[in-house]
Amino acid sequence: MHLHVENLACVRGGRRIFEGVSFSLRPGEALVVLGRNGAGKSSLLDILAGRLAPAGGTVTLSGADERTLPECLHHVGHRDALKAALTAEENLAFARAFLGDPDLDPRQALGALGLAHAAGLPVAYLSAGQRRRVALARLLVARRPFWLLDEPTAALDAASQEVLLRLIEEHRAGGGMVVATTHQPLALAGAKAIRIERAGPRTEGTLPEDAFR
Ligand SMILES: Nc1ncnc2c1ncn2[C@@H]1O[C@H](COP(=O)(O)OP(=O)(O)OP(=O)(O)O)[C@@H](O)[C@H]1O
Repeated sequence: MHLHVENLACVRGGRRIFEGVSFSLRPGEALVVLGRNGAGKSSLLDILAGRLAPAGGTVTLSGADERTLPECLHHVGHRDALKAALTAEENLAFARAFLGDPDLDPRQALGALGLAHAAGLPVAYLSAGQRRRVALARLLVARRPFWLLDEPTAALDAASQEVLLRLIEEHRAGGGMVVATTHQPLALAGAKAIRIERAGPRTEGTLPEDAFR
C-alpha cells in the first residue's frame, strides 16, 4: 500500500491556509507534521480523513484493494470523541462495533494503554490524560493501516508517552503508517517530517534535530 500526496492546498473560511504540500508514505513509514498554531496541521489530517475537501492537489492511495483512504485509517483528533456517559469499555465496544474487528478485545486495548482499572468507569469521571488514552485505545479495536494522530501526546504523562511511542513503533513494524501532528518532540525512529506554513510549496524532508527548539 502506498499513499501519495501531491501539491495539496487548503482553504478555510475563504482564506488560503496552505498550498503545495507533498509527501508519500509506504508501509512502516511515519510523517511528523510541524507548524505553528493555526498553520493547518489538523486541516491536513481532516483532508486525508475525507472530512474536508482540498482546494487543490491530489491524494492517491494505491494497493488498497479498492478501499478508499477513509476506510483504511484511524483518525484520533484533538477532541477525544468519546461518549461521557458510557464507560471506557463501552466506548471501545461501540468503536469496535462501528469500525472494528470482532476478535479484538476492548479490555485488552485498555490494558495496553494502562487503563484496565478504569474500564468500568464512565468517561466523564476520567482525567484528561485518561480520556486521551481511551481515545488512543480505539486504535487497537480496529486494524487500520493508517493512523492519523493529532497531537497524540497532548495531556499524556511521560510514561503514557512511552507506551504510545511503543504502540506506534509496533504498528509500523507490522507495516502500518502514521501521520502525526505535534508541538512536542516525538521520538519516531527514521520519521519523515514536513512543516506546514502559509506560503508553499512544502515537501517532506527528514525531521530536523532542532525541530522543537
Ligand atoms: N471550520 C472552519 N472555518 C473557517 N476557518 C477554519 C475552520 N476550521 C479551522 N479554520 C482555520 O483554519 C486554520 C488552520 O486550522 P488548524 O486547526 O488546521 O491549525 P493547526 O495547525 O492544527 O493549529 P494548532 O497547532 O493550533 O492545533 C486556522 O486559522 C483556523 O482558524
